[in-house]
Amino acid sequence: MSRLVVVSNRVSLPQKSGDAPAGGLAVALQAALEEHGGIWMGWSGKSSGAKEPAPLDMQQHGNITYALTDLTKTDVEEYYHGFANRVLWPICHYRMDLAEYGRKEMAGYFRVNRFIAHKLAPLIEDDDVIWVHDYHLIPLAAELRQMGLKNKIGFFLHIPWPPADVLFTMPVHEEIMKGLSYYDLVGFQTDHDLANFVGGLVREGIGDALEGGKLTSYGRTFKGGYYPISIETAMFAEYAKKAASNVIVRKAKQSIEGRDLIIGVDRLDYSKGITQRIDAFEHFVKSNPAHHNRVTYLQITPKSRSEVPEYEQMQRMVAEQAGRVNGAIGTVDWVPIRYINRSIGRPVLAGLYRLAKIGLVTPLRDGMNLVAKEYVAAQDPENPGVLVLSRFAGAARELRGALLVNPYDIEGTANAIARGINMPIEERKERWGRMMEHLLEYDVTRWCDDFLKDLTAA
Ligand SMILES: O=P(O)(O)OC[C@H]1O[C@H](O[C@H]2O[C@H](CO)[C@@H](O)[C@H](O)[C@H]2O)[C@H](O)[C@@H](O)[C@@H]1O
Ligand SMILES: O=c1ccn([C@@H]2O[C@H](COP(=O)(O)OP(=O)(O)O)[C@@H](O)[C@H]2O)c(=O)[nH]1
Repeated sequence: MSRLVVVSNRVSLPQKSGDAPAGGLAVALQAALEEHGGIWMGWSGKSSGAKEPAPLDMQQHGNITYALTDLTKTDVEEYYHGFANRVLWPICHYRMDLAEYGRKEMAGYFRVNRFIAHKLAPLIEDDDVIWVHDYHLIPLAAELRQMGLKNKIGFFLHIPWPPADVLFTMPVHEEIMKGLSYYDLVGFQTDHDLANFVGGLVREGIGDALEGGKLTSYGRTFKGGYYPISIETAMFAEYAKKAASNVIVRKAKQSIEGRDLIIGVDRLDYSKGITQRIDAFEHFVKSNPAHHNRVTYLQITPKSRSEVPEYEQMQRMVAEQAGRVNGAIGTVDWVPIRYINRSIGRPVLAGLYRLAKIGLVTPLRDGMNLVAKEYVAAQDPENPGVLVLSRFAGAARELRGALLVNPYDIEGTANAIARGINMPIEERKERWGRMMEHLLEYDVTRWCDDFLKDLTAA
């Protein structure tokens, strides 16, 4: 394959010594870029009050050039907080009630995409393969084509794609769908997301599915497929094994005093179903008196997108709820919920997952949910825990050894917690073995290779 150019809203720069190791996606993309040589371009995460942002910050590390651009404060407000996270994110997570449309934000989103295309185009060589990531950058290919680029351009959507009736509530859904047709390959997380996309094209009468995964719309023919993202399974399992000696993990183990640990790990996001999960835990405790004072629920929830009002409101709501439930069901010697509002490094997380008898992953809607896969990879093969997983996470299409739940059904989720806690070792091993075998084969390197193989062949 020729040179690879990756474009994403956030860029993972190489780790400095002493930093926590990079996440699975960064590991896979950096490996692919290192192999083929290439560029990783995106937003620096910085904004300035200046009218024009500073020139690209170019950093060379081995075979990879990192090209980072600042954005203006207005750009960040309209493109990232505004249209990407207050329109596309809620719509793609089936939350029409939370979408806030504003002409200014929509215009800002398309303007920033044009700006990034203009910064990127001069760096591109004729046979470069370009891989664009996620909902922030859907119109990028259209902009690049308008500037005359003929390169292969692929797009991968990390979040769900909703059914037509949800999508069509978004005023600019036509422009967004049209934007995707300028790619050569459009990849989704699951078969359901792909089917929703094709369904939308057909319903609107603007496109069709041809043979061999080919799609046609707006006079263009391109390929659609699904490529479930994964983790660096073997490496993550190693972290978990090693973490037994980590001081934080040891302290955590000591502090639960032999109780069963239930773990939840999510960005503070309304799509993650955290409030329903706390309700389910409360219901489990109330309806299983034998487990009083015998179980600890650890919820690790770093703050996310705090400038967006819906996220800011959630911070208060979840903290209050955790406090209320602890007040209602706790005792002088037992705090049932430990709620942590900070980010924890992945090697420590790996150790905490391994300590936990239940991994509670119950999003209301999620593109994939890598926490579910990490929980499985981190388990002790001789004494694995049980994954309780929402059927609305992309991961549920693959992790069939999990106890699948409907997160809106509080009693059902509480019953699954009880079933997991009481599950015999043979059943736990059998369920875990099936999932681990799958994750070892379909790891993040396989995901990256599969997508790039199809893109180069497209
Ligand atoms: O960049 P942020 O706004 O801070 O948000 C963090 C990331 O959130 C989203 O993650 C998604 O991608 C995961 C990997 O494919 C997937 O497992 C998960 O279900 C998705 O929610 C977002 O898509 C990323 O772009 C953000 O960087
Ligand atoms: O305190 C934390 C919480 C989460 N994560 C990582 O953040 C990622 C979350 O990915 P996921 O797909 O579950 O959800 P997203 O946040 O991307 O929607 C996983 O790799 C977690 O290990 C982390 O490193 N520290």
